[in-house]
Amino acid sequence: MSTDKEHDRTESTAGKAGIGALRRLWPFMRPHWKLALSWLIFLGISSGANLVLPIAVRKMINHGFVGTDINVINQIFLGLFALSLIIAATTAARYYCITLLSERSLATLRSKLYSHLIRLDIGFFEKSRVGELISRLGTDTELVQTLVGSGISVALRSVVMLVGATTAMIITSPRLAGLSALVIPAVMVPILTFGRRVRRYSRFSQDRLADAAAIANETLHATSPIQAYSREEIEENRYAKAIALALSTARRRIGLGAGLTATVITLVFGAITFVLWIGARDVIQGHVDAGILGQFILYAIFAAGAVGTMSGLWSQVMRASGAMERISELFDEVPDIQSPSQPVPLPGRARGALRMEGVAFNYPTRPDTLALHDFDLDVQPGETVALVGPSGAGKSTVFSLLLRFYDPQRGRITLDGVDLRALALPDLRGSFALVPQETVIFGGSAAENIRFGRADASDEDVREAAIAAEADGFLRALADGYDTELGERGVRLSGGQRQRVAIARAILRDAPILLLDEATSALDAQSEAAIQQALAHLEKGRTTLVIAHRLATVQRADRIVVLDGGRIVAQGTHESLLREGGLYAELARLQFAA
Ligand SMILES: Nc1ncnc2c1ncn2[C@@H]1O[C@H](COP(=O)(O)OP(=O)(O)OP(=O)(O)O)[C@@H](O)[C@H]1O
Repeated sequence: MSTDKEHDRTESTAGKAGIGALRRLWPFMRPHWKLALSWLIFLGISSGANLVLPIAVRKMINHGFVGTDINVINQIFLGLFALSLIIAATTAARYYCITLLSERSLATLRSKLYSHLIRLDIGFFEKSRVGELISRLGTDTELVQTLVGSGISVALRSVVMLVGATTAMIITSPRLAGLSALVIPAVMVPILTFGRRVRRYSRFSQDRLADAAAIANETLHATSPIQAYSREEIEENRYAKAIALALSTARRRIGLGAGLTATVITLVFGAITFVLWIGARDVIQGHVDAGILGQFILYAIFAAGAVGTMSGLWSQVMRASGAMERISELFDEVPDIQSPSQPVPLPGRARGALRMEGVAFNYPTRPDTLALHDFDLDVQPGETVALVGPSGAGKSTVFSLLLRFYDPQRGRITLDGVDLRALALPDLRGSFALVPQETVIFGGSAAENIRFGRADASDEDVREAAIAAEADGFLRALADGYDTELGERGVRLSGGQRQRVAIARAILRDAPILLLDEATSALDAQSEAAIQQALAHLEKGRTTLVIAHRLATVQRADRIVVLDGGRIVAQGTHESLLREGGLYAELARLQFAA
């Protein structure tokens, strides 16, 4: 039931663009216009050659079998053979051009779509499901590729054949051609009306497939909690339900397509039979000669074949149009966070003065809850400031705002006195080195994973950073040392080891401002002590913001800022805050007593 309801909703909201959605393909094909032109030329030649065939047949009927001249027969068959060679060569060339055109333009489309997606702001990814995006990048572009590679090619060939064969029919016998023309509207009406519905169904089933892909993506990335909680069957059913929904829509689409094809074939061939019946009577009555009728029959079959092919293709065109619509939606997504068109340049390396003035901020997905309010923070160049407070107090949010993953709704944030919104994003983010709460390890070697911090770092730099981050020991102990493959298909690092890779990245980055979000939370006491030393060294001459739950790790900060419920409730040194006896003293009492 829900299928129908959802489907109706999709019918009303989606698919307004119609076949026009395919216009958005043009920019990706335009760079390959030479291939398109060659394809058109080959298409013209091969279709022309095909249209000459019926003339040869007429000659055969009129001269070959009625007359007796063996030379004429030889000539006709030699000509026929030459014609088939031309058809073979141009068909092959045409196929080559169009297939390459489709591969090239879709490669362009995929890369452009990916570059667009990777630049969209964090807010976009919070409201989208990654599995669904991957599905659009994969299956939707594949549908479009099939359309360009075979659909458009076959369609245009059919159009050329239809026009050519129709013209030839008119020249061969205007009377029979006139009779045939009467049936054309009868054929076009069902094609157009069926086609529109096919596209809607197609878009809907692609949407459901993307849902299924999103479920698979989420769950296959989380197999251990799923198995630990014995949720296999539940997840299995959830996935099967999504697939079944896609399948049921696909079935309707296929049914429609099949019905359309049967209707068109019946109409077209019925019409041809009728016209030929009249033609045959003309021959018997001596109005037309047999060769002409033979030639006309072939043209009529060509034309009918072309119409039949086009009706079959129409549903493919509609499916691709639905897919292109989904792709275009992604292209239309404009990031909220962008570099300004005329950014204020930073004079060389940032000094690292940070200031948040009257900042109020809520996450886009939680418009009713302020994550930060009345927030004023002033950090001097080179100062080390610790942010402490209970879970959910807004500490990580401060980092997200400094990195301009989001813009605050009120107030402003400056770096060296310049509003973050006036800076080019690479300049702004290039001034920070972040050690996040959770370290992502990418597929690639250990060295490449550290080089994530600075793409052009030498092997020596990578090694030094790893030593400073206490990572050198365990990395060298891996099977291939720094060349060992990490990530999903490689060695899995422990939480503490991942954290040290993240610290090595930050060290390598050598940025004027350090953001450490629970950077040592997963380390044992011994490694932490060693890294604290390295970090203390690293913090010299840099502005540093540290988030830590373990108060022991923040005592060396120049200043401790206490957050609660998105506000600053106190600030000072460890000693002064203890003396004040507020939230901090309470936290300290609990921790140090333990
Ligand atoms: N991406 C997000 N979308 C919506 N709400 C969020 C998001 N990230 C955090 N929040 C909410 O904002 C508030 C502040 O979260 P934040 O992560 O800044 O807290 P925190 O002090 O860093 O906590 P913790 O110490 O547990 O990491 C919380 O109520 C949290 O639920």
